[in-house]
Amino acid sequence: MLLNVGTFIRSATRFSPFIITHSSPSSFCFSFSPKQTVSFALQSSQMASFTTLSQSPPKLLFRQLFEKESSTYTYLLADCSHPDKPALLIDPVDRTVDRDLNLVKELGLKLIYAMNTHVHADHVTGTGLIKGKVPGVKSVISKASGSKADVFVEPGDKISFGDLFLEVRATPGHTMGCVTYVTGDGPDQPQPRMAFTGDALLIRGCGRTDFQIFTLLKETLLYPAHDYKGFSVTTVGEEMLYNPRLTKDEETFRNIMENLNLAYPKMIDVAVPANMVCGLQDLEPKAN
Ligand SMILES: N[C@@H](CCC(=O)N[C@@H](CSS)C(=O)NCC(=O)O)C(=O)O
Repeated sequence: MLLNVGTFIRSATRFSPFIITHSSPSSFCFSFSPKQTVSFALQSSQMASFTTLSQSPPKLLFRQLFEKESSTYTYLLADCSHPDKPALLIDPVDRTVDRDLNLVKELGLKLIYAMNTHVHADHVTGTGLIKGKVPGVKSVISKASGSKADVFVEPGDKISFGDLFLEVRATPGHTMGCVTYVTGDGPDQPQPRMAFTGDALLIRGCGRTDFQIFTLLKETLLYPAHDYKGFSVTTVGEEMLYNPRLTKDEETFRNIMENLNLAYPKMIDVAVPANMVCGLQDLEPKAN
């Protein structure tokens, strides 16, 4: 499928090495120090948690959420050891905004960012709706996307939530403005690192990516924006071995990508214009 939209690159041509990384799907509040003993506990919210027996408190709360119509993953991350429990959502979908915001409320989190990895073609982003429902939330997208948002990020930028942060890495190929958000590198940050790849890298597939992702450590955990086969998470090492596209030489890769013959995404004509304004058109008053 060649997406005939200005923001979409028509074929994969970049083979520069790239980057990424992290944890288990649908997991909870946990610390990442490798020497800590981990046990399970039930908190008052009835949320199963990882708690550690060491001095360090749990840090990251992580949830992987699914929207079945577009097979999209939305990710919720929060610093649950910070008094405010600041949180962010990556790639929210308009249809599941109420579900996601209810979860945020139930977990006692304070949502501060609603972020997109890129201008999606298969669903309308939830960021505009979220901004209308939760005052103070800022929408985030890459400057290179050309889309509207409150915060425009560029490669190398850091997005902080409490004592945790995400790094922004350029991963163009599916669209010009695709970025991957990678959890921080440091002693108090999750280990292994977690990378939210959008459509750049899918599990055993890709959305026309460059290859920077493979410069990340092999144990890096990769979380895509979509999965169509029931997978939830992978690693750099796993994809280096088993990805049927990314294990090929450049010529073979080009040939595969140019002959995918994917169908025209059902929602592209609605989704792209909406997502170029971060879904905000939903909030504008309708003419009588
Ligand atoms: N049928 C779906 C779109 C499926 C699709 O084309 N997915 C994209 C990512 S979302 S634009 C893609 O690049 N897939 C690569 C692959 O190998 O599947 C719809 O109509 O929405």
